Amino acid sequence: MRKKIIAGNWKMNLTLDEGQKLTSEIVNMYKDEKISDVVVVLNPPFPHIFPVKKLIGDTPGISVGAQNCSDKDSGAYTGEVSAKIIASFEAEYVIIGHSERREYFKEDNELLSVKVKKALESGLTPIFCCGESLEIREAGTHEPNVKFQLTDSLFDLSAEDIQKVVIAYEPIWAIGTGKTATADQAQEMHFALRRHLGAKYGKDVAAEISILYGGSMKPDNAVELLSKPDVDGGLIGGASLKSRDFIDIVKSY
Ligand SMILES: O=C(CO)COP(=O)(O)O
Repeated sequence: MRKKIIAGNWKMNLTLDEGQKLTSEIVNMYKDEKISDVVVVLNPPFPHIFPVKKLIGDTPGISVGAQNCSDKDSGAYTGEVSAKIIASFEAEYVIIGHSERREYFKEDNELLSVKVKKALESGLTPIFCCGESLEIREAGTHEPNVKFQLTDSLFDLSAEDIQKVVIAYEPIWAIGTGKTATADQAQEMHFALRRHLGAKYGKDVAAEISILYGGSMKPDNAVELLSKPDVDGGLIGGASLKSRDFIDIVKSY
């Protein structure tokens, strides 16, 4: 059974105090409101990983992750953080290939393929992001475009390894814009991606892979998006910085 996952991507936000406050609130609400069967992942900036993990403690169902990792193992790469270092802080997830990294840091499919492998080698679960620009959506070529992102970065993984990857479909035009994909648009793409995975790895393998939706997911649209059969959770930006909103999304399942 694939997991239901709600992951928060804090991006480059929050000081230490703010991050600790947010984490404590989320952990307390998660416990007090007796949430189960949804995995919650907090993906703060790197320096927060250790304090966030400490605050989560052994709370079942909540994990910490990073927003990026290096494609290198170790050595003279100033400013980089390896998957192995991230895992040593008891983080369990790492976001790879967010559109902001593809755009601002020129990360391409080939580099992302290496990062996914480094994450898996270190025992981290990659949350692999894919998605199309507005231009591509309007040209009607979004489906082949996003499928190719999977083919090019993931399809040299074994059937065993691909099942350890979480996919996040994040249409770029919906990120931070307040303009979300409709639930039907999300379902259509998630279904297409699962079928694409199935064509390569078989239906049973594809059925085990969680595919999250990301892009202006908020408490008021989460119920509809998360009700779709191929939408297995969300990758939340802005709304993950407000504990009440974030937990309300988690409770939308
Ligand atoms: O980029 C996102 C998550 O990775 C989505 O961001 P928003 O939820 O702010 O649109």
